[in-house]
This record gives sequence, C-alpha cells and structure tokens, in this order.
Amino acid sequence: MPSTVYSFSSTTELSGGLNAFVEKVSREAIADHGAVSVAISGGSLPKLLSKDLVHNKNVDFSKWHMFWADERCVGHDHDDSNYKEVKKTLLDHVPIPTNQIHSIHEAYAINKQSEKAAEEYQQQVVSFFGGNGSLPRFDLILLGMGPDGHCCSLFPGHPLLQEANLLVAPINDSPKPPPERITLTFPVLNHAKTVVFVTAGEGKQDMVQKIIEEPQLQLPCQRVQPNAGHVYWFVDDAAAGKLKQASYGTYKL
Ligand SMILES: O=C1O[C@H](COP(=O)(O)O)[C@@H](O)[C@H](O)[C@H]1O
Repeated sequence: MPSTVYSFSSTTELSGGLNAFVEKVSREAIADHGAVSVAISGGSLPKLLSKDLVHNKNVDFSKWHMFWADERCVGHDHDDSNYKEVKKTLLDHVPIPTNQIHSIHEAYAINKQSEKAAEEYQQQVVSFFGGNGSLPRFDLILLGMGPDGHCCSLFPGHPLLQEANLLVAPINDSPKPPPERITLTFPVLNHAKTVVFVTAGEGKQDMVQKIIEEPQLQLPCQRVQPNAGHVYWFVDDAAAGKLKQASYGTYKL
C-alpha cells in the first residue's frame, strides 16, 4: 500500500500534527494491549517530535516503552548520541518509567564494540516482546530520512539492506560518522504496526520527491513497507516542495 504523506505549512504546524497523531496511536495501543512500544531514531526528529508532545497531558507516558531505531557507538553524554538527543528533548520532560527506557549498553558503545552492543540490544528487544521466535511488532517506529535516503543506520547500497536474520545489526562502516553504530533491520521495520517518517526543510525536498514518486529506486526509506502496517510521512511544505500535488494531502484529525 502506498504511504500517506501529510504536509504542513511550517515545522511548528508539523510538530502540532505529529503530536496529535502520536496521541492517537498511543491511545489506541493502550486500549488494545495496555502499553505502547515506540522506537525512535536520532537526527532532527527528536526535536520536531517533542516540541508539543512534552506538553500533551492526554498521552499516558507511564505506558510507553522506548527503544532506539538506531544508535551510534558513543557514550550517552556524547553529542553524537541519539539517546542524548531524545533524553534532552523528550525523556527529561515526560514520565516514562526508567525501566521502560531501553538504551544501548553504554560500555559496549563507548568501546565501539558494535557487535556486542547489537547483540545485547537485540536481547533487550526480545526480552520485551517475548522470545517465541516471532518478530517484534512495534506499535510505533519514528524515523528520520537522511539526504541520501537512508533511515535508521541503513544506508544506500550497504550489505545490511539484505540482513534477514538479525533484529538488531552492527555496522562499522557507516558512511555518515560515527562509523560504528547499531540499527534495527528491515525485518523489524517491516513488521511494525505504524511507521512515521518525519523530515523538514528544503535540503530534503529532492530526496522526498524521489522516495515518494520514484519507488523503483529502492532506497532504504522506500524499503520500509510493513506487511501488516502503514507508513506515514510528516513533512513541512519546504521538504514537500518538489512533490506533485496529487502525492500528498493535509493531515486533519
Ligand atoms: O545518522 C542519522 O541520520 C538520520 C537522519 O538524520 P537527519 O538529521 O537528517 O534528520 C537519523 O534518522 C538517524 O537516526 C541517525 O543516526
């Protein structure tokens, strides 16, 4: 099924729409199974997500379980840390219980032991979802889009795009620094209930156009196609600047 694209006149409007959408996903997940499993990536996303969400009293954050869609092998207080950015923008302001925040093993990350970090993180994912052999099904995966079309730490042309067994994979040659990282893999992304890409700014408009209107390119973001879920794009008008009008609509609750 094609993804749904919502474009907003500004990043302020985008954050407002995303806030309303996340509130709805959270409410539905809690009504269905009493908890919300969320995976989030880094970059520009955490700030766009958190602007209004941190003030939203209709979201029951006590039921949230936070995971990272990808993480860099650095300490939690390093400026490259996706954990640090999410902590600063979101976790420091909302009441998610600390034992429901699933971050990368810091010692492995500091020592750039990406294989061990990925293995340990996969174990955290399996422990939460249950290790009965079935794939984890996240309620919500929030992703950014790199200007080259990457998502998580899944880069164009990289062998990790073919990874079919691991849930969490190490990478030691990320073309975007730092080179050592861990990432959720496509089997996990494509088993999620809801995946939301969030991207803004004119610098992203060429890639947004390619991803939405040229599916044959098979860029990493285009390979996110949950088999029983849906992909949404939340973009501002600057990022949507090269899309045909027919490719997007305006989000209304
Ligand atoms: O390296 C990364 O980049 C992407 C995109 O970041 P953005 O700043 O262009 O939004 C991000 O989604 C990913 O988590 C991160 O590790």
